[in-house]
Amino acid sequence: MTKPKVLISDKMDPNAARIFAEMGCDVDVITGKTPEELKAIIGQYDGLAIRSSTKVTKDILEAATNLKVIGRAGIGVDNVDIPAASAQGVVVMNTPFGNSITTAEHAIALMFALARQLPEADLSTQAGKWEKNRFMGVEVTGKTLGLIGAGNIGSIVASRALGLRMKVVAYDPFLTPERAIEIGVEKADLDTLLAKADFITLHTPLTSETRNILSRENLAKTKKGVRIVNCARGGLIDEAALKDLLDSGHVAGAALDVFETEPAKESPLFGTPNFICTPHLGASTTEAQVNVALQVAEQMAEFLTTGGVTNALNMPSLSAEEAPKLKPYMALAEKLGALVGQLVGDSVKKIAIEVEGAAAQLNQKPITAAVLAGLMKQYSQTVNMVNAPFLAKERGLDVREVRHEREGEYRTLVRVTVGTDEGEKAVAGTLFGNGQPRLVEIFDIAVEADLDGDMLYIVNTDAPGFIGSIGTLLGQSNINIGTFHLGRRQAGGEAVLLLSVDSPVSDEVLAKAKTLNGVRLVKALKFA
Ligand SMILES: NC(=O)c1ccc[n+]([C@@H]2O[C@H](COP(=O)([O-])OP(=O)(O)OC[C@H]3O[C@@H](n4cnc5c(N)ncnc54)[C@H](O)[C@@H]3O)[C@@H](O)[C@H]2O)c1
Ligand SMILES: O=C(O)[C@H](O)COP(=O)(O)O
Repeated sequence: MTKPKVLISDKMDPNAARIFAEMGCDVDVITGKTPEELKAIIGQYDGLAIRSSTKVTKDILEAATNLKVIGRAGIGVDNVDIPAASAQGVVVMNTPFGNSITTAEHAIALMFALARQLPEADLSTQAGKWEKNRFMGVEVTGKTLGLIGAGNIGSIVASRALGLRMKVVAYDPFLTPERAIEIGVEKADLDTLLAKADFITLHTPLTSETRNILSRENLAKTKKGVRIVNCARGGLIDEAALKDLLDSGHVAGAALDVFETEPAKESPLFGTPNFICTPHLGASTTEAQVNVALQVAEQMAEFLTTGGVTNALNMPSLSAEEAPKLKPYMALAEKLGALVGQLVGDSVKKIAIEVEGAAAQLNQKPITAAVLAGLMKQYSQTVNMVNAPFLAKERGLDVREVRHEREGEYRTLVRVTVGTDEGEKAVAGTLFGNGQPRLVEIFDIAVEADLDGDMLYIVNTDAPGFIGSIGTLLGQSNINIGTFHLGRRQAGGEAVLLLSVDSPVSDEVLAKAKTLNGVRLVKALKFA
């Protein structure tokens, strides 16, 4: 088997390359490429490991014809076009905790740097000025810290601030009152926080809701003398308004690790008194970089070699333990999806995926995604388990998942029911022996068959001689029958014949089959 190929395109701790190699991937480390240069090489790779420098745009993704996974060694994924990646079936994963402590510590460091004007004092002292009277700081003890965003990093900042004997108020619409008590903060609305805080630190992602959260208007609502730290994302603060308020003295200090445009080689804020900045160093400690490098490489290599999914932003998680158990179910589910897709075409309006018995003990999301992928493969070349749920949603397909813990006739069963203009139709399958997928029911008729390769599906009226006549037709057409599966509603009623054949059945032979006595429907099927 050829090894998956991974590109590390941003500066990353060498442990990442080591782990990729140890876990069976070929890895190239090529950093500093322009978008055009990246586009030229990305087509060779199954995995792309990045930090924040590489911008994975729609344009890059279009050239990434083999790409299966993008791994962000860090938290923020605003440099990845996730909708485009999802539409293309590429998993996007990050390492949500590996650099949180480090970033929280950077926020605290910047808060102290502001409180005691450390950078200016350092510059002046090293310039031989000894300006002891110029620098007068403030204590943080007893002061109020206003946290905007109280997720992973925000709550670590809160714990450190509480240790420094600060009071902490937090604005985060998703912070529950219980969690606020647990992390020792007072939950507040934004205006209250702005009015109360002596220091403000920001810890939200950049979204349409958080963009410009410290707008000119909101900055004006802050307490005079406030000091502001942003270690989250550029774009959260109106930089021009911040400059004006620093100049007027309303804001006593501001520290930015992140800028609206990065790299920030110039800014009106540069040179402003009481303004300090760092070049997006929030995550830059040895510890954090080792953490995120190890984690991203493990997650990506696991996905590429076993199918295990951890910390994906566009796909349900699937542990390395679950992956091998789910693999045969996903194969079964994809075949059932492909069967209904081929039999009912694109008239499917809704679909129910039921799992029964042993299948009900498993994570159902990947089974559902596999059914949808099988179904939609009939009309999309690029569909896979990652993008199938998105495409289904886009098409307005109503997807329902049902779980029956009890065992029915089979120890384990997956049933797929589609709602079409002609009513509901269901197919079901089980796993036999060593996890072999097996069809057991087709449109209410019990038929056992392996769904593999080229097949022929025939609905006819049960009558003597039919099997002979179809056998003769295929024989005369030089088509060898591999397996033969029969089912019927009742003797003399509707019957189903599923044949596996060693070569595709031409339209001409299909047309002839349709003319055989008692035939109601003939369809050629193909399975992976
Ligand atoms: N400077 C750096 O180097 C660096 C390093 C790591 C992370 N970050 C950034 O820090 C930010 C926070 O990371 P995290 O790990 O704590 O993320 P997180 O997802 O754990 O927390 C984000 C919090 O923001 C809250 N939030 C969302 N919308 C909000 C809104 N409109 N108003 C107020 N709160 C809102 C969420 O409820 C959540 O609690 C991210 O943007 C991340 O990219 C920067
Ligand atoms: O979101 C993050 O993890 C940080 O912004 C870190 O970015 P970096 O990996 O480019 O330092």
